[in-house]
Amino acid sequence: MTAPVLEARDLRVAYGGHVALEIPHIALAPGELVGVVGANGAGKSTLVNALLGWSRGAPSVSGSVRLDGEEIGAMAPHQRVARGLTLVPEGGAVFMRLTVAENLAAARPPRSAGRRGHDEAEIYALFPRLRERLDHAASALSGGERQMLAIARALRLGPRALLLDEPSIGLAPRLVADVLRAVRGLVDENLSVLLVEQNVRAAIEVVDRLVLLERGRIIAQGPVAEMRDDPRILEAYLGEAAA
Ligand SMILES: Nc1ncnc2c1ncn2[C@@H]1O[C@H](COP(=O)(O)OP(=O)(O)OP(=O)(O)O)[C@@H](O)[C@H]1O
Repeated sequence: MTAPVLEARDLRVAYGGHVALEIPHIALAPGELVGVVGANGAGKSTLVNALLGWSRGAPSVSGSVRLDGEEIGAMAPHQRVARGLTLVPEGGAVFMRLTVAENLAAARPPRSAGRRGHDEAEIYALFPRLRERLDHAASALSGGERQMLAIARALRLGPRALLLDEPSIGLAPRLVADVLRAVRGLVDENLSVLLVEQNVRAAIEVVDRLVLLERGRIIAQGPVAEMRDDPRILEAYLGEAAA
């Protein structure tokens, strides 16, 4: 088996007595797209945030996180980013007052040998809309365009593994498909992506593997072909319909 790009063991996040996340093992292989699904409050954001070493509030966090075999679990978020782990948080991370071009310029390509960030031509090939809106402030973009900009900024950093927290939130269905198809294209070029999605239906169309979280624990996981008819996944669909 190929060595994972990203691997976490005994990952635990607790807010006082409340354990928000307890995951014995999760791994991401090179060129793999893993979807993390689950209801509101299941711990999806807590998981990707903990992998990056970031958290809302002040929980106690423990566990091992390895990136390309190197232990990064005790590092600060910016050190993990410098090593090639990048998070696009829920709602995207862009500078609202800066233009698209300025936002892209502010994301500096990696300095380390062996990794290179997407250049402008590659970004515009992936998201042609961004080229048309280079001089627009990020605040004037649509939700979908802003999400594309956030992903483009992350790609400038030349990630080894990309964590995406609900990129489809608030987007029209056609845009959800556009964004997720672009993510799939990146994975097909060998990027490794952990995709948090509440939109199970859309996630199933693009991921290789699904991980189902409930109350901070993995209750099911496997290749998407095996998981798509799992009653627990169907239940997650229904939860989504009710949300
Ligand atoms: N700052 C905090 N203080 C206390 N509890 C928190 C804090 N942040 C998150 N939690 C708890 O951790 C659990 C997981 O929350 P998390 O945001 O990871 O869920 P999620 O699956 O991403 O949900 P959503 O789909 O609604 O974004 C929840 O029970 C939540 O109440």
